[in-house]
Amino acid sequence: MTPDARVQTAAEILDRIAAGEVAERALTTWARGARFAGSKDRAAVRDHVFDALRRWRSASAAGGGASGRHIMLGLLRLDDADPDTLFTGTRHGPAPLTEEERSGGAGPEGHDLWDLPDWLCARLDAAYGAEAEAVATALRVRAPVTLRVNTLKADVTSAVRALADEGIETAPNPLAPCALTVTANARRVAQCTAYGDGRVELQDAASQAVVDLLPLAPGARVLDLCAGGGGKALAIAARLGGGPVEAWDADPGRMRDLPPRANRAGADIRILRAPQDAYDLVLTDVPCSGSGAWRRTPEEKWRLSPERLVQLQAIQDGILDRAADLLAPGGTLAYATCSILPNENDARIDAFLDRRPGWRSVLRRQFLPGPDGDGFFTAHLMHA
Ligand SMILES: C[S@@+](CC[C@H](N)C(=O)[O-])C[C@H]1O[C@@H](n2cnc3c(N)ncnc32)[C@H](O)[C@@H]1O
Repeated sequence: MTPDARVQTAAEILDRIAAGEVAERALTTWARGARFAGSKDRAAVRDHVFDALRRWRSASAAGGGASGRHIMLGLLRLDDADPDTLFTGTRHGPAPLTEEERSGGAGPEGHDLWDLPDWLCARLDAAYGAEAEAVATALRVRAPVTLRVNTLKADVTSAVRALADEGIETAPNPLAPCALTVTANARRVAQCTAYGDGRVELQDAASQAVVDLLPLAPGARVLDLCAGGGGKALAIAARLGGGPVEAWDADPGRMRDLPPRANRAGADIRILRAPQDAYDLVLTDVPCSGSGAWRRTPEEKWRLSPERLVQLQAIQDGILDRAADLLAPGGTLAYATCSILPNENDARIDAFLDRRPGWRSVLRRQFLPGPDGDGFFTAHLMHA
């Protein structure tokens, strides 16, 4: 595909997403019907679409409209590219710019540059004050690709060397000792040997840092109550020298990949039909807005509503209450979100402490999205 055809394709996919289709599905549907598109074309179209979703509001302002065509026009202007070199009217490319399009578009200014809906700009303002703009704009750029060295199978030095042998360059990540930021050839990771044999996992560095903060004595009985794909359960198992870690999820289908992942990693993860009790540590990595990771799922920032946030808060409260009853005396209840919204973080912990006299929080930490990792929040709760 020519560069202009990629832009036209991205514009059409953006129109489908604006009409309500999920981004991944819109991309897959296009790819299935586009036999002519090679892997580089698919990657380029995907990059256009995700860049546009991250900067939808500013691109719309710069492009002078909300259609996929306007958004792609605005994106090129934001990136100081000359739209006339791509809007040329070739067979598969976008039609040449009209006079109206050429003179349209302005700015972006003010909250347009935050690339969030107004209600979320207000929430961030209230939460972070002078830092709010930096938090919002951190979500406008691509997320780093980060690996966790699986200490059950390798040490950091040998993993770095094995990756470099396959052309994958990495740098140490300050958020976690086993975290490596991929600095070159990130697209090769999924096919490389070190990933295939479980020496490295893909995991955000702040997610790793959340696990590093957990109090894990040798032999601790641990439950991951919202195990999902098992990213944190596997990291816990590594800290415990292999496990065991008990895993449960309200949606067992979310744990489908966990047995093969655990096998590859050399970790003992025991999937439960029902959570038991008397755990030394229960991790609740609760469902949330995902706002700390919106660089990876940018359509979510436009789809989240205040009503959905309230629903999520109720789910988070319910999970905390359930987990509290599964602990052994002296055990720790660990709460985690990949959210930057206080309603899902400090406010949930404060509400829990209000509901449960005799409990105290012994740790709270907010990680903000940045070059090293996503936004995460974690808190540790104990019965006094
Ligand atoms: C943030 S994801 C977990 C990610 C996972 N811990 C990881 O590190 O890869 C949240 C998970 O909570 C699960 N969940 C939703 N409601 C739940 C509930 N009431 N109890 C337990 N898990 C729930 C979801 O199915 C989802 O898999």
